[in-house]
Amino acid sequence: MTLALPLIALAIAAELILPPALARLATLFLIYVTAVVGMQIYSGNSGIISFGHAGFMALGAYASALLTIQPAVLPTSLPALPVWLAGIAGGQSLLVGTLGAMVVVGLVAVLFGIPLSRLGGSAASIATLGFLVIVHVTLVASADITRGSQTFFGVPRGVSAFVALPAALIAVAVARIYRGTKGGLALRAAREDEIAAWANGVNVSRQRFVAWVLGAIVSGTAGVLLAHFLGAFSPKDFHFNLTFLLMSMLILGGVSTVSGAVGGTALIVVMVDLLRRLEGGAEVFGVTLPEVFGLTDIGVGLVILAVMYRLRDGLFGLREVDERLFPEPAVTAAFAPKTPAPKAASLSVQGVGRRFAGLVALEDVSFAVRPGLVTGLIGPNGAGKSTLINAISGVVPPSSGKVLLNGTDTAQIPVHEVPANGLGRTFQNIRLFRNLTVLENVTVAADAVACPGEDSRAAAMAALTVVGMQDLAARPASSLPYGAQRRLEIARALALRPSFLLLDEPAAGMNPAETDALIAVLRQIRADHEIGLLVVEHDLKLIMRLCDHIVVLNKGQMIAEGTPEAIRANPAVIEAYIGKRRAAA
Ligand SMILES: Nc1ncnc2c1ncn2[C@@H]1O[C@H](COP(=O)(O)OP(=O)(O)OP(=O)(O)O)[C@@H](O)[C@H]1O
Repeated sequence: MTLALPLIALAIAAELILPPALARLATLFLIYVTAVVGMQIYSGNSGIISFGHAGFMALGAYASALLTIQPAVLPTSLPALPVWLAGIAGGQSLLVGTLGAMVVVGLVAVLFGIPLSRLGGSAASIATLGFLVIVHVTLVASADITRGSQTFFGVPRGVSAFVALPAALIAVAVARIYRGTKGGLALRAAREDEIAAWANGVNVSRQRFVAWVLGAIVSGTAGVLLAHFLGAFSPKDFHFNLTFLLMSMLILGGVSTVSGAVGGTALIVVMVDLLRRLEGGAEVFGVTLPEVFGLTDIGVGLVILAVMYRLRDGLFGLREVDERLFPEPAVTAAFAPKTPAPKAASLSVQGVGRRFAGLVALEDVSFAVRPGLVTGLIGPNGAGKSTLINAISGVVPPSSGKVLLNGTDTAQIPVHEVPANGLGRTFQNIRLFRNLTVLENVTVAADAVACPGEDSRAAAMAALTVVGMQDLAARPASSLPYGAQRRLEIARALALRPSFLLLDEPAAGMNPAETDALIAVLRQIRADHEIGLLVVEHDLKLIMRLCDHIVVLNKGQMIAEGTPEAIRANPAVIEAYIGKRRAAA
């Protein structure tokens, strides 16, 4: 609503008050809003900068233009139109043109999205650039259908502010709703940390695919509007210049939010209009300014540089305007009944080995983690502890042997399905979704295992309460002190309702008070939920205080397992691990 009102007011002003030139500018602004919001749906939520959305605009423009072109100009404009197209081309309404274009754009987005969604970061960005180039070359090469690089004319003009407004409003609503959905939140989590997202039950590829197709259809619709606004265009109108313009709008406002997309578009449209007037030389307050070639592009470039220098997340930052104006009411925790994990829960490591090129990081390691007990995993630096945790959670599949989690071989299922099979984990180097709130961090995990109709936020709040962080729910995760960040990772893993929880150095970097609090929390978790804990730690005092059973690794091999007392007295352990420490002391 916060974004809709200014758009509605502008459209009314354009239709009723503004002079024709400004009314056209307002209409163009509404078209650009639709295009940039389409781009934001993909780039903002996935964090992957897209060069491809102008390509979808081109496809939308040409598809609709072909369907709606005036029949009288069809024979002169496209004399060599293939027979299969001649039957449907020309004379259709704008609505039919738009729907047809959405189908075409949607199909192309699906086809290209299947390989693209497997890519992240700069690889995906480059792939979208490739997409733009492919679309451009195809349009130029398909002269029978598109008139090649020549101007496509005869497209009925009929896009005024009142026609562009509904599209812009729908685009903003779709983007805003998508951002808050389970899929939108999951994708924003993956934007922050892809590995942590997979490990918390997010199918990152699928979420990228959904955002790509949705954003493509929205941007494609903007292409339709632009075609019917201009009436005549060629492939170069949808190439690098338009891409640069759309990107500057999104980046200036802030790629993370829909507010940023709309605000950035407004600023660039105004700025470009002013600079264009000055470019050819002008008289300002009696001073005659010279003609400056390229002033518009240089001006836009400089403004983006200045904003990025001061505000990395753009003018509108990371939170939507309405989220700032109307903070959400506090969420009440909904605790799941204290049902102990089924006694049948089992986690067994069977002959696991892992090689990295020539290096043997793990060799033939076998042991079981028992439900309701705390198992410690210790060993000197480089012993293979983190590799083992990664192998158990499916992040790094074993080269030999297997890990059976409640009867399922974790290497045989996708990583994001491991949590739903009963396993949560934390990471040695904290992997939070830093720019999401504390509650959002945990909700991502709760969503992954929620039953239909269940309130994931309430379940997430319950997990936060277990680690004593319920009062920090609205804080960005990045603003938390170190110890709290570690506890947040535990809460996030707990929200997966695991039967086993793997904690990779949970006390690293904590002071003694924080460590004591952590031990209390872990004991509580074990007592309340009968979860089996596997804890990797260098802090041997913590291990001896907390664990019921200890497994010792050295140079990738398991050299001992037993009770804390037995481990303390084990000569092989003293030799390999404790002895070295004493010697050093
Ligand atoms: N992705 C990788 N590529 C190559 N070598 C790796 C990789 N991951 C781990 N290793 C190597 O495997 C061995 C075991 O590493 P790992 O991190 O599992 O040990 P660790 O017991 O967790 O050590 P620390 O206590 O220092 O964290 C080390 O020699 C490490 O260099």
